Amino acid sequence: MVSVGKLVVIEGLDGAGKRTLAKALTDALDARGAKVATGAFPRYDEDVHADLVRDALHGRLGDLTDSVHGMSVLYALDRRGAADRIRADLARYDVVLLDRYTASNAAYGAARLRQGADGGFVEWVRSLEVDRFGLPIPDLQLLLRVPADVAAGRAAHREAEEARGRDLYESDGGLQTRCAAVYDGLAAAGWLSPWEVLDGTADLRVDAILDRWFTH
Ligand SMILES: Cc1cn([C@H]2C[C@H](O)[C@@H](COP(=O)(O)OP(=O)(O)O)O2)c(=O)[nH]c1=O
Repeated sequence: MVSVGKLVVIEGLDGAGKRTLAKALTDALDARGAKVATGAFPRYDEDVHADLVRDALHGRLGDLTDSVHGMSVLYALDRRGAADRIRADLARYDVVLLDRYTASNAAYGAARLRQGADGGFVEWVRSLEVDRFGLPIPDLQLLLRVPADVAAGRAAHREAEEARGRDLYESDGGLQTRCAAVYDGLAAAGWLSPWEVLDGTADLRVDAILDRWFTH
């Protein structure tokens, strides 16, 4: 059994394997009798702000893409629109498992601004999403850590499989490398809540994670 209503977030670079980890965790929790609700951000096709993000990421909104704060507000509004549902799910399910959350905004935005995890942007994201928008704070954040070049290779493979275009962030290898560094800093600082760092290049040991975090 697991503790009721835990908000668990998976973070990492594009191509880190977050979806695979989410599936493995869901299956393993299910096998232990836990009720799991899953979700992912951005919520394309479900939310007008997320759709605007997609347009911006593919260069269709002029210079909005250039504004790190503007993009971050859109991502944050997408989460704000989902907050009631997350709260309702937390009351009904043992675990709510999300693929990307507030830390994505902190990591990608800081990386774009060439700041670190101790910079002003990360604090601005916290004040926007937690203080102003009142978003639920994760109980646990899982950082799926892979070198930026490995993540880029996997993301390119996925792109080819899904025949979808590469977005502007994914095309910027330097950004992914800086983003990885910010993620490391957020995890080391325990930003917002405890973090567990997982090696995304090794076999995923989901049972070990469950034993550590999900038993009474
Ligand atoms: C959720 C979120 C994502 N991002 C960035 C990270 C990704 O590079 C990009 C798209 O998210 P991603 O999870 O890669 O979506 P897709 O299914 O299109 O691959 O958005 C933020 O900058 N802030 C956020 O809050």
